[in-house]
Amino acid sequence: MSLLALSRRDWISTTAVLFSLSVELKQPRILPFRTLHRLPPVFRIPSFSSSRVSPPVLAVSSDVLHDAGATAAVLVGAYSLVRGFDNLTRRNLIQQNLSRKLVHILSGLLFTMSWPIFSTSTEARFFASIVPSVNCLRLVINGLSLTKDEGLLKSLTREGKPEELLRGPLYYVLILILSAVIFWRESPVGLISLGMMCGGDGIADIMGRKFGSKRLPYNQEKSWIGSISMFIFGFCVSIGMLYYYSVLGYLELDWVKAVQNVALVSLVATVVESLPIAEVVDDNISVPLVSMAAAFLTFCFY
Ligand SMILES: C/C(=C\COP(=O)(O)O)CCC[C@H](C)CCC[C@H](C)CCCC(C)C
Ligand SMILES: Nc1ccn([C@@H]2O[C@H](COP(=O)(O)OP(=O)(O)O)[C@@H](O)[C@H]2O)c(=O)n1
Repeated sequence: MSLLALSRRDWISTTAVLFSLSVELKQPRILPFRTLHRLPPVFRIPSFSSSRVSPPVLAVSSDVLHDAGATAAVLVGAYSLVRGFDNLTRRNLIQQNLSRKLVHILSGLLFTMSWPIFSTSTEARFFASIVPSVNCLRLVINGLSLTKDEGLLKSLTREGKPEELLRGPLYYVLILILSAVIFWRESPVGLISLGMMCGGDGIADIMGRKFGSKRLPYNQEKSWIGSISMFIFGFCVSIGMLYYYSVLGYLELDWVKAVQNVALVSLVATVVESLPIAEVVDDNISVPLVSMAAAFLTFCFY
């Protein structure tokens, strides 16, 4: 399939990601919540304290080694996750649709939770973004049918068509790259937007398909159960992610305000996901981008 064959929706979705990357990179870094750059000693690797060797050179090499090892470990985790669900689907232990949604929920959240294993260097986020970038390349190569990975098609597509990889899954990993590079561990914005895209949007599909008999009045493709599940699960996952990063010492939040802000972001993201705009923009773009905007406005200005 040639890139020219991509639909208007695909070009809109891809343009939205590139635009948001350009906008975010120009943003002044406003950090109204306290971000604590200290890292618990458990994550530090032994520093070289030899007087014979200049520490700055060794400090760089120890961070680079640390991040390279962390990148390799997370890459293995990503490959194992997709392979594992492929095996479950092949053995008919799990339906293909459910498999894809569980990969949708787990891969992004586990990726986000892996960020603390990277070093405290400024380059750590770029090392971490190698993982979704490698998966992005894998999706493009298979989506364009340059190679054929049956396991990837089985665990990541609805109908096993290669071009499906160039939509939802590709936008998904692009958002992972954007969140890791722009927001990283220092901001609740990326953590919440991934909580809504991975947790909220993922559970909406599972619950909506299974129990969604009562459809939304303005969108017959979506249901009340799906949207309510998205709001609740997206909220809980986002709060859980903020708690995880505050326990590890990366964030210090006013929890009363944080809960209010996350509830508002979850509501906004749920409403956007429920709109009949699937033909215009993929919800793996609309949900995280609107969550980023809402989280940025609530956490940075109120
Ligand atoms: C199926 C996926 C998205 C499709 O969404 P939708 O169209 O159903 O709304 C998820 C795609 C997953 C991706 C190919 C793998 C990403 C791996 C991740 C970057 C790293 C995970 C590491 C962790 C330690 C398991
Ligand atoms: N708010 C929602 C979201 C999805 N769903 C159900 O999940 C199915 C897939 O939702 P979707 O098109 O948003 O799936 P993805 O684009 O997230 O893969 C829908 O056709 C509905 O059956 C729902 O009932 N309510």
